[in-house]
Amino acid sequence: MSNKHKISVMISEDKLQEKIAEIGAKISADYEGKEIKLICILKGSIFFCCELAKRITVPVKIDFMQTSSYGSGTTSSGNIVIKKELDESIEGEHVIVVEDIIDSGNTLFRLMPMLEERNPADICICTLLDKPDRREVDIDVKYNGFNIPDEFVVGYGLDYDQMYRNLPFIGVVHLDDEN
Ligand SMILES: O=P(O)(O)OC[C@H]1O[C@H](OP(=O)(O)OP(=O)(O)O)[C@H](O)[C@@H]1O
Ligand SMILES: Nc1nc2[nH]cnc2c(=O)[nH]1
Repeated sequence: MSNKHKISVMISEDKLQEKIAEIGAKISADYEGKEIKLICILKGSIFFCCELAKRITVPVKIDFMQTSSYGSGTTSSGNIVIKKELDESIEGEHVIVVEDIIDSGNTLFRLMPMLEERNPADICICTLLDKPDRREVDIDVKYNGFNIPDEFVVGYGLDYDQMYRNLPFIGVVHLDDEN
């Protein structure tokens, strides 16, 4: 494959598949006898959410939400705006918020209370990647695929300037080596 930047593999496609199957099995066991609703936080979570949903054996509904942070700088500020609202109510539902990555934690720190106000039966967070070294606020993560170091990653939904979301692995972009 020829990419604009040099990209090295951090987590292979096989390792991702294996981990997602593991999380899917855990969720299926934890929610046995229940129906769950996955909330996919666009755009980055789309690949993880689709793959995860296929690995869950209890009944699953999927809804989508998109948020963006505003403020300056490269990390999300404390404030978020909802760019796309859920289509349906989550009242009384067993909700799992699906993220591709948690970095500062600001997005979920703001979003979770907004969702909790809508009275789900219960609600938790499932993320594919976590960068604990970058955390600015406390986030209670129930399902986490991988803790990763503080490096900018792409692939499996994650972008650099909207590119590379389609890579089937998690990679590190080497911005100094443009070719
Ligand atoms: O923990 P935080 O520092 O708040 O960062 C995490 C958020 O940033 C990413 O989304 P992004 O805003 O890049 O949007 P995208 O998924 O559409 O690329 C990611 O999907 C999380 O939603
Ligand atoms: N693409 C991408 N988005 C992020 N948002 C927060 N951290 C990251 C990261 O490492 N890569």
